[in-house]
Amino acid sequence: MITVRGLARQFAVRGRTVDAVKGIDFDVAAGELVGFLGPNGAGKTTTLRMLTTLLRPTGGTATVGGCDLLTDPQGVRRRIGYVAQGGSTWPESRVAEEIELQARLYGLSRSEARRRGALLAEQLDLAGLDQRPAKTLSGGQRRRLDIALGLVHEPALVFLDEPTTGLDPQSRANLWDHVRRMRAEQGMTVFLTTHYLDEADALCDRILVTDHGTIVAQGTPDELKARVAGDAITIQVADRPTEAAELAQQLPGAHEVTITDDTVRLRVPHGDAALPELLRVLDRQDITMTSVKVSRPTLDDVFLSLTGRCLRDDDAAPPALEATHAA
Ligand SMILES: Nc1ncnc2c1ncn2[C@@H]1O[C@H](COP(=O)(O)OP(=O)(O)OP(=O)(O)O)[C@@H](O)[C@H]1O
Repeated sequence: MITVRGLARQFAVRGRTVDAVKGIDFDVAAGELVGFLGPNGAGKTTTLRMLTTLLRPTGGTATVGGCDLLTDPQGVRRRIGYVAQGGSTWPESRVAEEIELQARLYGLSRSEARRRGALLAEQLDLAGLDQRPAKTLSGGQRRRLDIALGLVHEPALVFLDEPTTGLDPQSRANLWDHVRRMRAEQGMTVFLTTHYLDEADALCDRILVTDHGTIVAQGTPDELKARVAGDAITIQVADRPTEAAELAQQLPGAHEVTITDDTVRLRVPHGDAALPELLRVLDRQDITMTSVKVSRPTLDDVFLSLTGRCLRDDDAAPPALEATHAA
């Protein structure tokens, strides 16, 4: 459904060249729900704007819905739906009016536009709001209206740019349900950008992890998590964290041992099996532990291990044990 080869986009900013997207390659099969996951400024929106014909690439090629992006942009536009980050509703216009107008713009007859409007309103939980001006809708309702507008012409492929940014957790989960159900019922291909790991994990069949304009990894959420070797053990100690970290480092297979204040983190192949041994050695040295946690790898860990940074806030990783010693 989507084939991307060497796609690139540069911007000239005050005599400087910004490489927003640096020659990326990927494919999306029909019916897949694929997440494009990366931190702010990674190049997600630029990629989406290129794939939806709103921005001309400065390099590479792509086919979208079977049409060549560069030679047949009209064909691409006819086959896709695009829900932009900020949405596109007029604040004063009413919900039903807005959906029907969009349907008419795509060439549907008046009666067909009404039928599609009613169906989408029902599918996206907007029924009963049809006479409300868009400006009076809640954030979640407005996002669902944006999605209705993107789907009014029944595209086989829909692009969603950060569909749940700015929504509260309940509205986000509710929107995920809608996207899942519509995908299941209509067999649409969905390509969405997000910087929420839980969103990518909960929703996507496959994830492309992007950073600084390149794709740094791709796979199913489980495949990506399997790339992080081992479980994480996090312990807090009452005193002597450096000594505790040195003892932890000696456990079989222990790696990525870090210290932050009174907290020691490490990875081991099997957390549950390694924990009793760790407790024993700490106890032998009279180091008091105040809390302990064993966790399976998350997508957060995947991003951290791929890029050395946290996804959400661009934080630097905590210093490694060796670095702490060298300081
Ligand atoms: N029109 C533009 N002119 C100059 N630089 C731009 C332009 N659009 C994007 N950029 C730069 O390209 C890089 C990628 O931006 P982009 O908006 O694609 O990132 P993003 O991953 O979508 O971020 P966000 O999650 O914040 O939406 C950034 O460094 C950005 O400043």
